[in-house]
Amino acid sequence: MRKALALSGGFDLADLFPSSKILKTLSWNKIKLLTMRRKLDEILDGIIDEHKENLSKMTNGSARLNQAGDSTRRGNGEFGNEDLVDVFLRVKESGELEFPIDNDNIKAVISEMFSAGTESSSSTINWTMAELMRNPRVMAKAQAEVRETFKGQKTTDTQNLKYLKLVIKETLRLHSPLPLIPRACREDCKVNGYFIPANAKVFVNTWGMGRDPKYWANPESFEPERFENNPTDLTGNHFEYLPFGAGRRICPGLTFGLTGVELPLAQLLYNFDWKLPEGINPDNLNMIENSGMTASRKEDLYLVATPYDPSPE
Ligand code: HEM
Repeated sequence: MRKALALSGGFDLADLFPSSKILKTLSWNKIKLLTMRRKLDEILDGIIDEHKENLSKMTNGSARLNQAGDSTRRGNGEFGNEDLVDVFLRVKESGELEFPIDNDNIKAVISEMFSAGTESSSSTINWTMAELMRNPRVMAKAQAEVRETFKGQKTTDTQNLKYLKLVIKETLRLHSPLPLIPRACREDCKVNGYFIPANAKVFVNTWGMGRDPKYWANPESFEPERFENNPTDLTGNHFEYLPFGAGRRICPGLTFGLTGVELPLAQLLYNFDWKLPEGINPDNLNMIENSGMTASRKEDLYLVATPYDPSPE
């Protein structure tokens, strides 16, 4: 998936001259993408086959159609219930949809969930940890909040971690995982005097917008407090800040994605104290992004973790 993401966001001469058939035929990127797709197809076919096989083994294959409340294992889900692929297979077999689906549709959804949902969340966690290491004041404040909120409780509720939420918002301003959001124009239009023909591919530069001094004071500095008492939210209503996109194609995994970032971060901050490895200062920590569709860290982040013992407090 990582290789596929790097390739799909890469530069290709054929994209600059879309009418040239020769460039399209010679495109090295296309060959690499097709090879990657074949590999991905094999993995996805494997996932579907495995599900089908498991389902047919489960109590004569019909139990999964039972209503909720049935105590027998009904699917491949963690608690014996159906998972996403089971649901798709059931819907496909029952033919209950107005537009029937086939294995290709199922594979497209699984691959979309993986490609859109994994790197974006892990990259946000990585960048947040890197920013916290460069900003000890923010780290101390976020850590104090998490430790105070979770003190003595076996909770995973991140609802009250108000400061951590601001920290994540600030990370997404500077390190939006999808730095260029693609769109295509449905009709000819003019923007700021530029003529944009129908079907032209345009990119919304969320990376640039997040650092534009026209909209942000001290844009390069990491200040979660800027989002305090500030109406700018994550749902695409403020066009200077679009980490989850906007409009009808806005990220459908927004709530899930945020939880998937908040909870691991809260646990990392609660359970460990963090240091940079010997010889690395906050000022020379490499903050360069990868090229490709997602702006994850170019270099892996290495940190020294010391387990935190809450008992003496
Ligand atoms: C921090 C986490 C995440 C960030 C920052 C993020 C960001 C984005 C962005 C910027 C887009 C493009 C939106 C647009 O075109 O307007 C997008 C699309 C999408 N995201 Fe996320 N995402 C995250 C997590 C997730 C998760 C966890 C899932 C699902 C498990 C997910 C599923 C999707 C899907 C399916 C699309 C494509 C929607 C479409 O094309 O209509 N995302 N995401």
